[in-house]
Amino acid sequence: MRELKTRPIVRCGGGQAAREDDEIVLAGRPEAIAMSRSQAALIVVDMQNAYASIGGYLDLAGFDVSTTGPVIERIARAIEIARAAGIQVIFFQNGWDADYVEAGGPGSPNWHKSNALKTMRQRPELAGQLLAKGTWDYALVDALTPQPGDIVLPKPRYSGFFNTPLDSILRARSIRHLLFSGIATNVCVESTLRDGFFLEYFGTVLEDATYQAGPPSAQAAAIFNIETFFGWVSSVDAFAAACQPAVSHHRETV
Ligand SMILES: NC(=O)N/C=C\C(=O)O
Repeated sequence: MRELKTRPIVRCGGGQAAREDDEIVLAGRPEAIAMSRSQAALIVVDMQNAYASIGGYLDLAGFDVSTTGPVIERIARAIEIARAAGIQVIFFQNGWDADYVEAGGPGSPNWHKSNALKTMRQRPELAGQLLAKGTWDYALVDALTPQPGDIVLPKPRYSGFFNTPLDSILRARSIRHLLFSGIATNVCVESTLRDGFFLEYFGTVLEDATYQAGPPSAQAAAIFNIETFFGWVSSVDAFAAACQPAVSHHRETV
């Protein structure tokens, strides 16, 4: 990972945080970024067996998921940090109903482009097994189990903003900063961060808590796009360091 900067610091609106003890500053690229804990959410994108486990959809479709173990561990750490700091955790699960009505038929580009649907068409013995609600493939990996207070949202397309209540959930909580983790950096993470950008959310990806679908160049391209055009890039260590004073304060005050 390339070096993260501690200065200059970008602040939403340019001003100070509402309460100094609420503010965290994340080292990042192209700048460090400041946010209120109460205005931030950790988004965990699609950490399902489909995307992170051998035998899941990506693996069956020919994508390499053999090195997702350390990514899962870093996401688990980011989740712990967020919970301890009082930052909202939101899990996404990508997929459709058991009859694949939500996936769309041949009239939907999703039907033509989804590698899960294509894999099932090519291998009829897998029919009904990939990304369908209720299956092992759809389930979150065992190491990342939502806890009371976390929010779990299903989504039917790559972007977490499309046909989901994400925007209203965030606006109801005055959340303006989205910290991203999950798989795949170049598909659902980037799609959600981009849509968030258009809706005026500040998006930061925790680079080492993400993994690509495709070759390492896909990860590099997504990180380049985010750093250069759509948001900020940080790391789990930087998130831990930023939250350290906030975590101590949160523990003292709850
Ligand atoms: N979660 C994702 O980034 N998904 C990528 C591909 C797919 O769902 O087919």
